[in-house]
Amino acid sequence: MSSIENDFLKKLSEQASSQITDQLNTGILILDSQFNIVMWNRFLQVHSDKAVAANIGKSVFEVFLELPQRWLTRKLTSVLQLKTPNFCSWQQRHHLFELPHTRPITTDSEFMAQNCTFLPMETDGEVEHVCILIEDVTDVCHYQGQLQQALDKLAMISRIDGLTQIYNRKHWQESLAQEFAKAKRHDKQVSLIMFDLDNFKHLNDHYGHQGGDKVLIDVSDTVSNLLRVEDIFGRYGGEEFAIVLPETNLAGAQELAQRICKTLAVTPMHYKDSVFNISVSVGVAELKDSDTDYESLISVADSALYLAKSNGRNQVCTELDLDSTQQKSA
Ligand SMILES: Nc1nc2c(ncn2[C@@H]2O[C@H](COP(=O)(O)OP(=O)(O)OP(=O)(O)O)[C@@H](O)[C@H]2O)c(=O)[nH]1
Repeated sequence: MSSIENDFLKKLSEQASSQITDQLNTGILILDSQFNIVMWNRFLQVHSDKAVAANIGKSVFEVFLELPQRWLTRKLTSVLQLKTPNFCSWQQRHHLFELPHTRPITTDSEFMAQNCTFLPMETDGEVEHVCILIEDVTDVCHYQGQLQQALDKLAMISRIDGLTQIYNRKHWQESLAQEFAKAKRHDKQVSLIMFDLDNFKHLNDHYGHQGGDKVLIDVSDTVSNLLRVEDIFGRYGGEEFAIVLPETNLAGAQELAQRICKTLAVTPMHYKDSVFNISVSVGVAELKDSDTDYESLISVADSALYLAKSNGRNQVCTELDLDSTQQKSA
């Protein structure tokens, strides 16, 4: 091939790569080993609104003041020294360059989310330049955020009882299992309150199922307001509720149980034009060294609850009352 043909092909190749580079929907920025700008493509010019010519030869940190200088210097230095590419995803850093995004969607940030790739550029066996590729991933970031929100909502829904908006039995029981294991491992106290509405069937018969539902909602709200944030309140079954009380002994749990019982007895319930009172029977149990599983805690609290029912309802019984009843009948 003649030297004229050679020069022609070289020129054609340079022009072709420059045209392609300018058509790309990815930012290209080339720096020398001192991190001075050697070139950037049209994408970066359009999005940064900075003219190329005026900035060639300047330090990248002088032109893009927003860049995290220490972090990026370390990253670029390692690319130059190790001669291997490096990467920074939008999940690690939402963006490096403050380029406004142009998507017709609302996002949390006014700037374009970016995946940045750092490439060592080899000339004659030496790496003296580094190329930064800036990929616009604003859409990915936006849809990923929406997906995460939907997943969080689903996870929440799967834990919540649809009627009362407190924890459902499955989640409540899982939480009890966790608290039981924690208390055993760290030798901590944990107590359990279970309560059941009295004569709820009569109430349902009188006010209808919707009236009953309204009472279940109002009872849940009233009790929720009496609890600490650490307490785990759930709907155990139809009109039966349960509360796990971490780091609480029997006396503390009994005090709260009395407060719940008395508060509900004096809180008027409203349904349509009717105002009426309800009551609950409550059972209380505390974790003992001999308990090998959390089910035994439920079983003792449940037995105490049924003792409260058989003793006349609208009252609190604890595992101590169970013991004295057993002693009397022995
Ligand atoms: N409205 C409504 N009623 C429910 C729900 N779940 C269970 N029930 C009703 O709760 C009533 C429970 O009745 P029982 O188990 O006989 O208990 P009770 O009438 O409360 O009597 P004691 O517990 O002995 O005081 C039944 O009529 C169930 O149909 C619910 O989600 N909504």
